[in-house]
Amino acid sequence: MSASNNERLIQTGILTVSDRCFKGQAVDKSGHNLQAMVPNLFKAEITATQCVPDDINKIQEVLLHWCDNMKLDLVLTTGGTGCTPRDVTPEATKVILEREAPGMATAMMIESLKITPLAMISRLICGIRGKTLILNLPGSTNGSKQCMAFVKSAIPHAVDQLNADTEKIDETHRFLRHASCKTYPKKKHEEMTVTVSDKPRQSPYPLISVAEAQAVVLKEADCLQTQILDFEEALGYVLAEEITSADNIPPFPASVKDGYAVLSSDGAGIRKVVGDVPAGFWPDDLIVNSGSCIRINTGAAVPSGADAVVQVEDTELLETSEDGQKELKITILKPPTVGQDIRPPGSDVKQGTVVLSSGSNLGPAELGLLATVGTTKVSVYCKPRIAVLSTGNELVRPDEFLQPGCIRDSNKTSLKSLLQHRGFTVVDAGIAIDNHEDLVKKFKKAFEVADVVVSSGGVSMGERDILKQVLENSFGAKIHFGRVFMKPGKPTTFATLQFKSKKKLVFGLPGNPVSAIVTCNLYVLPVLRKMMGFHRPLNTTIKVKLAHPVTLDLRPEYHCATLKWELENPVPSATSTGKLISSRLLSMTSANCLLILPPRTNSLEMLDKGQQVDAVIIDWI
Ligand SMILES: Nc1nc2c(c(=O)[nH]1)N[C@H]1C(S)=C(S)[C@@H](COP(=O)(O)OP(=O)(O)OC[C@H]3O[C@@H](n4cnc5c(N)ncnc54)[C@H](O)[C@@H]3O)O[C@H]1N2
Ligand code: MOO
Ligand SMILES: [Mg+2]
Repeated sequence: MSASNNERLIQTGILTVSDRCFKGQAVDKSGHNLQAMVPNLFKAEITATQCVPDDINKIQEVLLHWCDNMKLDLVLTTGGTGCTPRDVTPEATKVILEREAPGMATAMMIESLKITPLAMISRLICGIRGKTLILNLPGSTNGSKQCMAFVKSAIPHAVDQLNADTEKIDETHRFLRHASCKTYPKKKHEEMTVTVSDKPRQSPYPLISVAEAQAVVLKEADCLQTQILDFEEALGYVLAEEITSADNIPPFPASVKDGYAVLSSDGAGIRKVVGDVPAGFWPDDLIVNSGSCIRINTGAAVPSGADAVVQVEDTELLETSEDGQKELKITILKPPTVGQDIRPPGSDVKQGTVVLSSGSNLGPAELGLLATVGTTKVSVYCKPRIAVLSTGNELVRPDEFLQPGCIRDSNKTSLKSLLQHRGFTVVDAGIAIDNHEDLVKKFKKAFEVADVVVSSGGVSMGERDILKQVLENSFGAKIHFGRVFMKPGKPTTFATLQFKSKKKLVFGLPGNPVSAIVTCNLYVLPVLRKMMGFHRPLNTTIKVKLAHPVTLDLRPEYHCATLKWELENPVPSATSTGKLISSRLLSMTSANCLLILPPRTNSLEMLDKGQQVDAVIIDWI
């Protein structure tokens, strides 16, 4: 959030100073990153970008043009601020400045020093020329990104001041008096909503089995209403009506081969070629009589009189017209049989046949069938609207500066893409901090737009794990379960509630990234499939053979693995993607199945290589 409410876009120029980037020997990562990042930091528009070598005159030339002619509000330079003999960006900047703004350079220095002592050799200069604010930033992508994050909250206000916009300046002062700037630079703990002593020391939620949990979520998932879609937009939907064919397919006797339409009773021997029928042509003036034949293409209508087609390979050319363009006579080498290589009308689909039943999943073949029978509007079940929300004080967006104690939010990306990969449209409901007010605000917004809300984090035993309380107390939710006997995913939570008289389903998935993906596969996807009309919504489960021994956990484990088929063996072999650590996404990369491993007992501590287990398919194979 910026300190100003400035509606005007801050016209910004980004100047990369680097010999190597200028010569094309290196990619201008920092410049490109700033171009993408700055419009997200405050209301800015990138009006100019350029790359120049470490040359004092070249740098000054661009700075002067951007300040004096283009009258930009803000110029950011990246690169050339170190101590090598070629680093001259501060010198080039200093000469053209009318006034220095050392506070911003100092802020960047102080904060950078907390990250690395090497920051002290950077010689950043900040200042003003006319109405343009010029900031030198380091040349490294990380350095320029971090420095921008340190000063971003002051920039809109400085631009307001340069433009003497007194109304906005006053507004900013009021803002600064009443609010602390959340993002600068360390996060403060949010006020605790539950005192530690209030929190039960044992979870009140019974540990239920995965099968029970799946049964509960599916029981609560109702099939959605239907809608009419253009058939080409219906890929991946489930059909809510029966489709019959109004026509015979093919509608006429059609040739199966490229060859000649003949009378079978003529047997083998010489035929006069009296015409030809390409596909798409209606041969109403062509007749095949005894001793004659008509050249015909695959898919073309067989002319009357003919009762067989002889493929061209079973013929010889006897005579052509003088110019060689036309066939006049051929020899049929093998005697044809009645009906040979002719598809009678309705032989593929008979008029009135049901070609698709209600409940069919519309894939490429089904859409092709709709096209074949000319059904261009279809009734399908609606797909659920889904919102994905991350929760946690520690989370920053992947493109944000990583403040001390924070991590980047990966769950939203994983969960959104998992669902999108399966053909669902997903609304990004943002990141909620772990306090009652923000969770209520973000969930409300999510309920406005979605039937199903998938959140991650805040469901275990921490004093800030308050998701269940928020859902119960502020939305009157029923928590159906709050713990499942499985690894990963023990604190998986499922709730239903009424919001503006509509039923909403909430999946409170665990915050650990692997747990969130695994539980989304096992509980969320089946529910979404049931809501959109699938008769068999659970994930496909198959038998697989372990490629190596596996050690069992105390909880039934859904262990990530990759399947491989060997020619000689119909049962695929499963190779673990590594010891399952629920915080470590690397322990599930390239997994396409989850091995269902039984819990460890005294008599069974591990499974041997070659042993068969069930595996849930989680990705295309
Ligand atoms: N005393 C107990 N502590 C924990 C238990 C328990 O039974 N007793 N269960 C553990 C298990 S198992 C899991 S799984 C986690 C689940 O925790 P929460 O769902 O409450 O999630 P958080 O505490 O918010 O976060 C856990 C972990 O995941 C990281 N995280 C959270 N959100 C994201 C995100 N969007 N992207 C990336 N990483 C994320 C977070 O920083 C934490 O490291 O609880 C155990 N504790
Ligand atoms: O159940 Mo948690 O999901 O193991 O890490
Ligand atoms: Mg927690």
